[in-house]
Amino acid sequence: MGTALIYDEEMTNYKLLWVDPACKIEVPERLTVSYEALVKSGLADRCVSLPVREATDADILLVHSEEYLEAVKKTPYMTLEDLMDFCSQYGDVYFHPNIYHCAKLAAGSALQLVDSVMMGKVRNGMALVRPPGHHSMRNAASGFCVFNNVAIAAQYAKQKYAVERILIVDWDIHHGQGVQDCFEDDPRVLYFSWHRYEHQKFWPNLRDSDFDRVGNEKGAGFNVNVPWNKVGMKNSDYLSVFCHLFLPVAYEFCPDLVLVCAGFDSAIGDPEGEMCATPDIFAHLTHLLMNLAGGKLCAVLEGGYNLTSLPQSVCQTVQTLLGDPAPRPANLDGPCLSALESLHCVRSAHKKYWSCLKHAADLPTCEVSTKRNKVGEEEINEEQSKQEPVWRECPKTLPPDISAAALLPDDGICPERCYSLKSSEDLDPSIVNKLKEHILKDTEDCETLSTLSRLTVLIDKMEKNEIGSGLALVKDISKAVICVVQHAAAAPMNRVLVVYVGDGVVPFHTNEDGKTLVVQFTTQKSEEIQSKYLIPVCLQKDYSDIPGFIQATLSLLLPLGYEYDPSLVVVVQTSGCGLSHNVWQQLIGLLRGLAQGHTLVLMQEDQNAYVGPTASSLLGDPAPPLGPLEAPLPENVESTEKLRLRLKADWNFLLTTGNVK
Ligand SMILES: CC(O)(O)NCCCCN
Ligand SMILES: [Zn+2]
Repeated sequence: MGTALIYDEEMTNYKLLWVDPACKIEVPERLTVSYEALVKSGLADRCVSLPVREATDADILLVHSEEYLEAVKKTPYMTLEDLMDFCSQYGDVYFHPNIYHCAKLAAGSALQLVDSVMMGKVRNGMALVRPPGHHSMRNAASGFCVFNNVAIAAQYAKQKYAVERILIVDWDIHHGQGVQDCFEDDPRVLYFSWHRYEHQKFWPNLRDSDFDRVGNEKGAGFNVNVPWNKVGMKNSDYLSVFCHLFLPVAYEFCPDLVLVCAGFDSAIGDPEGEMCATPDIFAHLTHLLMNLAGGKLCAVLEGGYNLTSLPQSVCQTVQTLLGDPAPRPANLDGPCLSALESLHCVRSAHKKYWSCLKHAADLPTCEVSTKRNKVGEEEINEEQSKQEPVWRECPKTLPPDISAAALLPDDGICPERCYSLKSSEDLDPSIVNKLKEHILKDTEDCETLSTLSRLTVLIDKMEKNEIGSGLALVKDISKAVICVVQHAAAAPMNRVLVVYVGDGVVPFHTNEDGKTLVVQFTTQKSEEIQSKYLIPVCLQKDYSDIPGFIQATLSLLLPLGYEYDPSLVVVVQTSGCGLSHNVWQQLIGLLRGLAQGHTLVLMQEDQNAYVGPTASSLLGDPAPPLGPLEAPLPENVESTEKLRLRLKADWNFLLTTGNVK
């Protein structure tokens, strides 16, 4: 199934008609540069183009009051003075004779997305709209917003499709107080928002935007606010919040539909956000949400005012919605202290509502974050922050011709859409000799020799991005792992992340050069950690504790993977690991966000049943939802948490609080 794209130039036909410094950044060019970038990059053609439609009164009244709608209906006939007068009752928003029409199209576009995703016409989609929506309230326009596009879409989905649980992720740099107000006591809609806050000094300067606003009554726990109390937040800060807060809670909630308030003023260069996250981060944020709700994801444009980073961020988002692997994230160096303080506060405010946060550290003096910055924290000095930020545009990486290859025993059936890597006759004799010498030693086992040499061919093709990913059923998994790791780690710049699922001794030594990082999910109790590059995640009994496995994946394996930033991910499943297909697909799907999607899955020959599900995830198909997650087994929470506390000295991404000692 495809990716929908909704855009209509009619939504560019309104603009600011007078002088208002607060509103001058919201210009029609925001839409045209974004759409043109999608066309120029060829991404628009790969999407299913859907027409806009006007939201009806009934649609709008799902969120807004009659009197507000009636008032807005009068604006097309207002004189300039009347328009200015009309706006003066609201904050930082302007009206125009054509904005009511465009606001209906913007809300209607979001409904078009919901319809086409819920009816299975497309898998996911993006709507490029203006005016934006997430600030507008039941009775008021605000922050360039007239109708709350995403809130209307959520109410519409509940009413028309009886959707039980909806997740709204708001990565715009402003707090969508209109969304928060709409769903504050609604446990069916989980709202995540991060936003520039600076201890309430930043617009909309609301006390209700702080982390301790968790929702009311039945809705308590379903409103998650992450205030950024400093500018300059980077990719690492965003990813840390995803790994240690947004994803664990989202997986526990298990939404049937994901709506994204896709504002790109959280990207570098934006005059509003003043953050430093680069456009490619939106490929990762999108990717990390795509295995929720069976991939049903609707992204609706909110803010974004830098006409260079906005189109780049839009392209990164759409490219990922189309299933292309995310680019390798550049220089992730771990979250900053201010981000960790915010993360710590939010996790502790929500620990009583979400079992995945139960062990989160309390904040002894967790007053609201209006407290002043820690003494001695240097403020970004004036002239530095005045410099125009520059960033490297993410290199255009075309998706590989072959997105997944299968290396199976000759009688094996190659899954559809997979390229079958047959035993190629023309084996490189030098490689054959090396294999014989180093790995095969004595046995003249020519079948293994053939398998191993084909594995090296597969790795070389992945290295050249001719093949995206691969799966192999092998007789001798240890020999295969050794061969793959040695061959892949050989190139100087390469780093290999090996994710071992199942008991058994890892058949090679990780030395301290950091060329390989092994994370092993095992049921065997592990003694002390030998090395920072060999990490045993021990889960009690078999892998029946799905919540425990998922939380360890999200809050341990993923952060480690992002910090390590491998060039290849090898996932090894030793027989009898007993993971359900759905959990296995979630693991493969999430890991695909690393190494530009270069994932190689090695399984024992008898694991035929996993070939189909593995291939599906390697091809970028969303993994099936797991259902709401119960609490993880306490002993698994203990051991995972203990492991994280021990490892955080070596791995910054494992930090979740400000006390870094
Ligand atoms: C959609 C939005 O969140 O980008 N609007 C920002 C309004 C800022 C007013 N000072
Ligand atoms: Zn914004």
